[in-house]
Amino acid sequence: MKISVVGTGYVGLVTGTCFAETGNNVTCIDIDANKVNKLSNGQITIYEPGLEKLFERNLKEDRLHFTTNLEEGVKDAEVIFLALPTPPGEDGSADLSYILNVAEHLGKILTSYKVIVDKSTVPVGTAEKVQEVIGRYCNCAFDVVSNPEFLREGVAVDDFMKPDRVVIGTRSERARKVMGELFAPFVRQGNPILFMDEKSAELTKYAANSFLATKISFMNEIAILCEKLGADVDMVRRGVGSDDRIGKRFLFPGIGYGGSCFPKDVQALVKSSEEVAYDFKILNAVMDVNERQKLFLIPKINAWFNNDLKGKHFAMWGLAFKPNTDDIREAPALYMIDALVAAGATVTVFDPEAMTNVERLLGSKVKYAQHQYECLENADALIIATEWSVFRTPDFNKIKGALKQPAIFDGRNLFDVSRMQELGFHYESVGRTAVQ
Ligand SMILES: NC(=O)c1ccc[n+]([C@@H]2O[C@H](COP(=O)([O-])OP(=O)(O)OC[C@H]3O[C@@H](n4cnc5c(N)ncnc54)[C@H](O)[C@@H]3O)[C@@H](O)[C@H]2O)c1
Ligand SMILES: O=c1ccn([C@@H]2O[C@H](COP(=O)(O)OP(=O)(O)O[C@H]3O[C@H](CO)[C@@H](O)[C@H](O)[C@H]3O)[C@@H](O)[C@H]2O)c(=O)[nH]1
Repeated sequence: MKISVVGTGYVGLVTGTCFAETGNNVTCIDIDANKVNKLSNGQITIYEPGLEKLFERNLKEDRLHFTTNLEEGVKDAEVIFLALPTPPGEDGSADLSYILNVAEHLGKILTSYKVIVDKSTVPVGTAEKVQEVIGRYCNCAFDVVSNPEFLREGVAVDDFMKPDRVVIGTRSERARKVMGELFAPFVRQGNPILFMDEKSAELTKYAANSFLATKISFMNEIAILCEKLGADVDMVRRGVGSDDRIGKRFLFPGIGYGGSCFPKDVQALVKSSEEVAYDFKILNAVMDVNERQKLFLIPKINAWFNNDLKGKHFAMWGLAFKPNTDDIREAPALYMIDALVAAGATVTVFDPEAMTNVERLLGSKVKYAQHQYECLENADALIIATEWSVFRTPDFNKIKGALKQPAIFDGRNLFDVSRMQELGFHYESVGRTAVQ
């Protein structure tokens, strides 16, 4: 099939590459000429495990193309995916301007039947709006379908190639047939394609993200209670997660959820609820808990340094909002850096993949280390913000030797508490007993 993907970011590039990998001819369109240039020349623009190999193969086999020209890019396509940003607007609701501007442009240039697919995360009623905007300018037949994306960064290729389910919102038989055919290679193992109406598909995406965020905030509150009552959140997590009805995943406490999705999508669902005069109480609490959780380690650090961080120097391991990505959008590490610097401390940071993005954002606000151990030099303590595998089994002697005093504040519960005690560290984590 001939496919176009408008917006070549994390979702668009993965979507385009994976559709090319299943034999389709794909054109990706982006307004960022620099990005399109790099991609056309074989240079991948995001760090996503497994993507580069597929990208290179499909580029070489001429199934993957890049352009900045929308008209040229969609001319021959049967299906046009919109993988455009839907950032929070000023009031927290999803900003649909990227989607609606492209819809208007499409309306002016379409000359034959196309299936236009909202892959971006968009509020209920957006497919209807896109339909209306395109229809205002276009005389030919077209269908607008909602096909929310559930991939996670860091495992995006696997998630796209083997999705738990594919959700397709359309009431058009013609579009349903096209979409069913396109997604058939991805559901061979019996994972379902769930056809539904557009609004239900749109709400499914927000409900899924909000539920997962709720699980995390819930466990973060249990972690606080564990510390107050002397229980161990690792044990409680295992005990709770072994119940099939609850499940083991997304129960890891830490320094809050970040990224480009959970924070904005929970907020957008609360806003959508307000628009229909509904106060979504649980989600308001989920957001409050997460706001607090991002700075969970700060009071502990303050207490350890007698409430005086002026002149103190910290090493920070991990900046990306989660491991295996270079994405730093809404990363809890950034909130911690702000708090430490505001209290008069200095910070040297290290992340295996996110350094370029952080340097672009923070400039000289922090110092940058080339290596995880170099980062520790002259630091009063080590703070861990992201659970990259390389941080899981470090050389503790090296850490001890480099830090001014052996203190670790771990926002992702990487190490065994009793082992840290044996090694003589002051070690504080989330929902477990601190050791001196
Ligand atoms: N990142 C994820 O893990 C993820 C997963 C599922 C769903 N989503 C949703 O998918 C959507 C896209 O997210 P993303 O993370 O890929 O965003 P992104 O910012 O990485 O990519 C968006 C791309 O769109 C381009 N763009 C902006 N305006 C354009 C225009 N007029 N024409 C062509 N290109 C244009 C930008 O240059 C950018 O490359 C959002 O709605 C997001 O909520 C994201
Ligand atoms: O038990 C857990 C699991 C995750 N997190 C945090 O939650 C955030 C989000 O993690 P994750 O969901 O793995 O990453 P995303 O790439 O943001 O993916 C989410 O957001 C995407 C965009 O909508 C959806 O497509 C995915 O299904 C959904 O998992 C990160 O900060 C994690 O550190 C925890 O604190 N505890």
